[in-house]
Amino acid sequence: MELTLPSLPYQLSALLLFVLALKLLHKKKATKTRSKLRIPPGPWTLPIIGSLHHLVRSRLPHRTLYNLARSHGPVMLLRAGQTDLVIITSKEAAEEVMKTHDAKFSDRPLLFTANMCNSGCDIVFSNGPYWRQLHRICVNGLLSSKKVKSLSSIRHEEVNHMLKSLSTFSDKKSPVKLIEKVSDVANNIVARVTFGGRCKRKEVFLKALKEVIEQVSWFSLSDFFPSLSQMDMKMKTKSLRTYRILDTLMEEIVQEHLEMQKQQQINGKEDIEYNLVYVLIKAMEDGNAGLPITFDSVKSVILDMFAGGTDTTTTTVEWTMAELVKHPEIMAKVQAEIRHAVGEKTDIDENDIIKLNYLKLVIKETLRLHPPLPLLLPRQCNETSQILGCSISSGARVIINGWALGRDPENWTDADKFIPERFEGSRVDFKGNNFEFVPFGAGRRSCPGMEFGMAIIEITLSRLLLHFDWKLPDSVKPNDLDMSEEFGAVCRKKIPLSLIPVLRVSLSDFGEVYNYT
Ligand code: HEM
Repeated sequence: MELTLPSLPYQLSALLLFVLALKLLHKKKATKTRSKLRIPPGPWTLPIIGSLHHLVRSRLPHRTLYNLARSHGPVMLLRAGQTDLVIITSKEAAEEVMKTHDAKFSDRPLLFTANMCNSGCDIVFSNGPYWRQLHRICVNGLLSSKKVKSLSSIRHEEVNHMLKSLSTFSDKKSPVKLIEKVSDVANNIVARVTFGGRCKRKEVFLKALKEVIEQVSWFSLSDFFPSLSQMDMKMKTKSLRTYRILDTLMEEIVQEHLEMQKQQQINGKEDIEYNLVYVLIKAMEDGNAGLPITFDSVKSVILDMFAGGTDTTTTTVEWTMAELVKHPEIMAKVQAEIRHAVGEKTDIDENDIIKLNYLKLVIKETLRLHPPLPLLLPRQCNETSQILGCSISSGARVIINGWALGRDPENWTDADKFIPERFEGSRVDFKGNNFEFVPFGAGRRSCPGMEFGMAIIEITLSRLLLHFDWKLPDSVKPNDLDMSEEFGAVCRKKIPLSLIPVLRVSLSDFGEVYNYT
């Protein structure tokens, strides 16, 4: 008997029916499994883009996400294109993510732009053993308590430099944009401790760095639609162009260090100046750090130190000063404390700072209301887990809304008010044990530069407040001071704080002002 095959249209319809049946079966199975697990609730979605439209127009995502979470709960799912974003907005949920299940949530997603800018081999975006190794090298080489203390003279010199420049504005009618002066302090300190301050084109370096940090610090279209990444050409070209400038400058810095090291060895000199690039070069050359440290890693880690250590500290100083001029009674109290602690001296050192309890409360309160990284840094779930009874699937990106935790009326009375006294006698601190207050994150991925950052913030603020009184320009009243935010690499003050410094305690001896080559 001859076997006849059905005609082509017939074959196609049979195939279609078969595929449909398979899909139905799969869907039924998936619904059955899903009904057992509680998928986190979330806002309504649109085909293809999911929940992205809720975020698209938002200039302040931490506030938008907080408002959405008020309707949907502390563990909220946003379907962002092809990516699941889970937003954490309560201290209980934050504790589960950063403590109970810390290991499952301590990977970082490799964001599209960061990946292009070589960041897979740095601390911020690497994972697993390579991350552990770089983290250890940086903590031992620069960020440990002992190391931070040993670098106090560098901080002192750089703050002197700023005070000297500010004193030329004293009592003049024209105000100073404080952020510009304070940025110099943070940039110079980080430049000196990471690569000895040597950078031939400092301005170009800082400009390119700022752009790259802005580009890698938030999601791009390709992060939500990985399959469209080839089409995200505009972003790609822009990021690559800026990154190449930065890479060339960093290449020069590292090569120069290698050259100087060679010269010093030839001349038999043992006292090689200490900085992080030498520490990293040594780890790279020794090759016994476990996984080999690459040349790209050395360059990317320098970037991490700038990205982590400059804008975060600068913006905290600016927000603190803004809150103080807005609250003259708190300003008077903190200045009285500092001037009393210093007594007859005309200077303050880091031993005096230990005694400045009220200043510490003021800084804590600023970090509660204005955490520089309101959404911390994104994490990625590496094993399906349960958070407050909701199932978070492996691969989901997790955002902890630290800003919302610091403003949650469940955790804080008069949550939006600046009241440093709330921390008086309280055990709540930012060291990662109190999940309602996590400006530095918590768990293994918490900020390794916390002590270094706090040392810069404390010395800068205490000396600004010791030596100067601060006046707002005539046209601005404390109550009218604009406190709007701008979300970028950090959440900074949208309108830079402009103040008139009035010299009160003379600036005796500035010592040497550091010269950049
Ligand atoms: C006011 C100052 C600072 C604040 C508020 C801050 C805040 C943060 C936050 C929220 C994170 C993410 C934590 C998480 O995901 O749980 C982080 C990570 C990080 N910070 Fe800081 N930071 C500050 C200063 C610094 C300084 C001075 C440095 C170094 C010079 C630094 C280097 C880093 C690095 C390398 C990471 C990535 C850690 C990792 O992924 O393992 N930070 N920081």
